[in-house]
Amino acid sequence: MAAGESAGAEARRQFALALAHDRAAADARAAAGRFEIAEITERRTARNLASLSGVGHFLLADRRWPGTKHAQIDLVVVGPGGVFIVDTKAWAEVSIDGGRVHRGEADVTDELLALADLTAVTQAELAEVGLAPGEVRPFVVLAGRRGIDATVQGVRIVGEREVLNCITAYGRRLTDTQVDAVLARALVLFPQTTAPAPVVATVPEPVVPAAPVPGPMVRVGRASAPPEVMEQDALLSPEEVNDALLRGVLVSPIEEWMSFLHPQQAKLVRRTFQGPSRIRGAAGTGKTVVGLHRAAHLARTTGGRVLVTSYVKTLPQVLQAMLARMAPDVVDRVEFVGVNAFASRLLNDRGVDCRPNRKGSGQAFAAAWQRTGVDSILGQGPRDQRYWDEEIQCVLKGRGITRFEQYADLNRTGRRHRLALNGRQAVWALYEAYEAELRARRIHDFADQILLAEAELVREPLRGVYSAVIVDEAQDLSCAMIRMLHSLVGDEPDGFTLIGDGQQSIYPGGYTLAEAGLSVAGRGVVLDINYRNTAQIVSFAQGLVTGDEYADIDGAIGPGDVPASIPRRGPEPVIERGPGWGRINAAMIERIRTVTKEIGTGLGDVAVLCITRQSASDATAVLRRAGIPVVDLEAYSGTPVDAVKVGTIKRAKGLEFKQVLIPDIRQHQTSGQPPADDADHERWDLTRRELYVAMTRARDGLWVGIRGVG
Ligand SMILES: Nc1ncnc2c1ncn2[C@@H]1O[C@H](COP(=O)(O)OP(=O)(O)OP(=O)(O)O)[C@@H](O)[C@H]1O
Repeated sequence: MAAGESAGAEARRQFALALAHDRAAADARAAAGRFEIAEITERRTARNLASLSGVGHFLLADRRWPGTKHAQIDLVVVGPGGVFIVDTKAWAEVSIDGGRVHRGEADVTDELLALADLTAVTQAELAEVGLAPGEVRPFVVLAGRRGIDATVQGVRIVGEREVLNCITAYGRRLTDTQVDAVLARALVLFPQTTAPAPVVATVPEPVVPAAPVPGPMVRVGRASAPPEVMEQDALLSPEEVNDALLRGVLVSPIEEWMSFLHPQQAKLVRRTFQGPSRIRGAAGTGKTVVGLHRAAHLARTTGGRVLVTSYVKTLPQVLQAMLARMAPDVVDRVEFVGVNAFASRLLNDRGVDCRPNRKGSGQAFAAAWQRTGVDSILGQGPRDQRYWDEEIQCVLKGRGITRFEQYADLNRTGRRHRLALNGRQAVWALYEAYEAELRARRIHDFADQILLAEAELVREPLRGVYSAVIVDEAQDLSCAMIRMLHSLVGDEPDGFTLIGDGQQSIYPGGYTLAEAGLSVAGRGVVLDINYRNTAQIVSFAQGLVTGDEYADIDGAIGPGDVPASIPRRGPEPVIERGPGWGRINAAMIERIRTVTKEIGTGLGDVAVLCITRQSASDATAVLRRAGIPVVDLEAYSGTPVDAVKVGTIKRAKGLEFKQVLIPDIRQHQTSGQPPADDADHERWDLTRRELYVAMTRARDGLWVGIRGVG
């Protein structure tokens, strides 16, 4: 080695080491700068939100990000408004457009994903104590910014001035006890931060350059220059803080189930099913509540549209009104529509001619019956023409059967009367005649509407429009309806959820899931706590249907589900017996006057539910004559009205009222002895299930009028 060579190598080594230390120092300065900015911005957010502690919120600052050693989450707010995970960002030149966030030219949307993931983890953890997933909300606060309020990737991005108002606007959604339960869990989930990550002062031994290092040493500037994002003064004045808090107090409270559930329900809301699923349970066990929360959850997590549908056309409107109060952030992405209205809209959109005409199709059937049925073995038997009309509507058209071979050995689920081959041939002749009458009159019936929509969806599928379909009261739909709805999402994970209770099926005929081409094997859940009724009402209603069996959509025949627990207690239901209407009507009026004197029960909390339309219009007339305001249940859309609701039991499906009166029961419908004829037996079963539905609509009190006893 030549003289001076080793000194030169050592000099280059020392330069390289110095450079490495410089880089480490620059990194540390940059980090310090970021912490400095964060300290300022986080302090400002905390100052803006500090007043929340005066209205029952707890502010957990600088907590550890679950699952990490050193990462921190700026602020977790737990209080009556729910849980808010707040991250403050000192982002300059932010623009939010088309669901993306940009800082200058750079797309930083993905930086929100970590916060969205943390929200999912928090939702899962807090579901263990019953908190509904929608009550955990991620917020990014843009330091020094104002006038911003947008939601991206499920994360709400707001300006510093907006954050307090946004949080107080949620009002009071949790009770003090619920806040305590959530807080206890949150303190464990978000522990205190430990010591910050140590500064690494060691630099690796550099590989010494063979030649001298050219140029001067790299200089690194201070990273903590005052951020330009702080140019606006975004702190709130004391008056603005007061206004925000006051607005929060004035938000009307929501019902408890909208934010807090049983842990079993809360977990079910978030559960992922790898295919179609089914939620079952006796009346009042919170199936619809879970369905609504699930609709909101899926709308949030998939970012797509969710369809909530049911057979009863007014029920979706009522559910929509509930969701609007429970989860206003997603209500525009959850579509509520009756199943026939859905089909009608689809056919209209596609320009398919379909004119369902109830009266016209009734006349078409009557003509076909005269021509083909009345003199056949159908007309000679004890069953009336209505039974055969139902056979065509529910058994044949409900399935979309078009060839006799399909019908010849069909298992007619839900129909008690056995039909031999010659009977089926006679039905088929009647069916052909009926279809010919419809075509000749150029009209359709409502089953055609579904079958046409189903065919249209086969021709041109509507895949990708909905990320999930939730069917409430699924037992009421026909096989073709289920197939049509299933085709919208197929077997996608969490795509198709059926909710229902076979005990409440009140239409003739039925279907099995296997026939509809879908399976929920391993994806069925049963709910078993009755939240709606008092134990006295449940026991009265169950007494009626004890021993009755029904055919379930899973193919089994058996008794109904029974709730494992019924926490609420109340007075015994009242029975008024009379030989005719006079005494029952007088007692009905008296009952309404008595219950509406109770504190907290207004006319709008009372429903008179009847088996037939005729009884409903008679009851309406009786109440009006007595000066009691009445509203037709057909017109009820979930908006409160100060009038007694009167309608058929069919229209009351899925709904509930504090007080229910059922004035048109006949003695034989409540007796334990079914009629000998199997078709009469089937109708008797249906009526009893209908009465069971009506009775289980009552939250606090039930009154029944039974005619036929002297
Ligand atoms: N976790 C809960 N806490 C308090 N109330 C609840 C809870 N879950 C449901 N409820 C209430 O119980 C009642 C019945 O709920 P829901 O309508 O969802 O039952 P369901 O099983 O769909 O009934 P049905 O089959 O009879 O229509 C509603 O008043 C609902 O608000």
